[in-house]
Amino acid sequence: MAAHESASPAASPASHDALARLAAVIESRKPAHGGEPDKSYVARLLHKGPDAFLKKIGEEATEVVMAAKDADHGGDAGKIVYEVADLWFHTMVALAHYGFTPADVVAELERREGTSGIEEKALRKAEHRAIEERT
Ligand SMILES: N=c1c2ncn([C@@H]3O[C@H](COP(=O)(O)OP(=O)(O)OP(=O)(O)O)[C@@H](O)[C@H]3O)c2ncn1[C@@H]1O[C@H](COP(=O)(O)O)[C@@H](O)[C@H]1O
Repeated sequence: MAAHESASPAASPASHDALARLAAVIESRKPAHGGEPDKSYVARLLHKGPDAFLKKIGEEATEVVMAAKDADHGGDAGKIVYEVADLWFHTMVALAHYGFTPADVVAELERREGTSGIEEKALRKAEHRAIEERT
């Protein structure tokens, strides 16, 4: 059985703690904190630098899309969760490199809470129009 086919329980309400714990582990793998590239995958990615983990983000995002398309055609929908976990993990490595944590992303999502995407886009277009009219 592939890892993504294992029957895992739904995440608990406190599962965001897992993101905080993972962020702390990723932080501890930074070269400045003694991360060892020969022993740790995260340390290896951070040691290689942005090109390495940004490439992985691109690959994992594509794998999410492929898993979803497979599910649309009768494939195992559970694979989507497995691939999104890979994507989140690699984006967390990137966040750490650039000095951010999952809490920063959650804060941004909270800032957007209650603002419709359609409304936000209309506001943005109106702002662009106002700037263009002034220049
Ligand atoms: N969550 C993860 C995690 N998710 C995915 N991966 C690794 O990310 C890689 C994903 O790449 P692919 O699926 O493309 O597999 P691959 O073909 O082997 O990858 P590449 O050869 O392209 O690197 C695999 O090596 C996975 O093992 C992860 N590695 C680590 N973590 C977490 O990070 C912690 C620290 O890990 P280390 O730094 O390795 O100790 C671990 O305890 C985990 O909690």
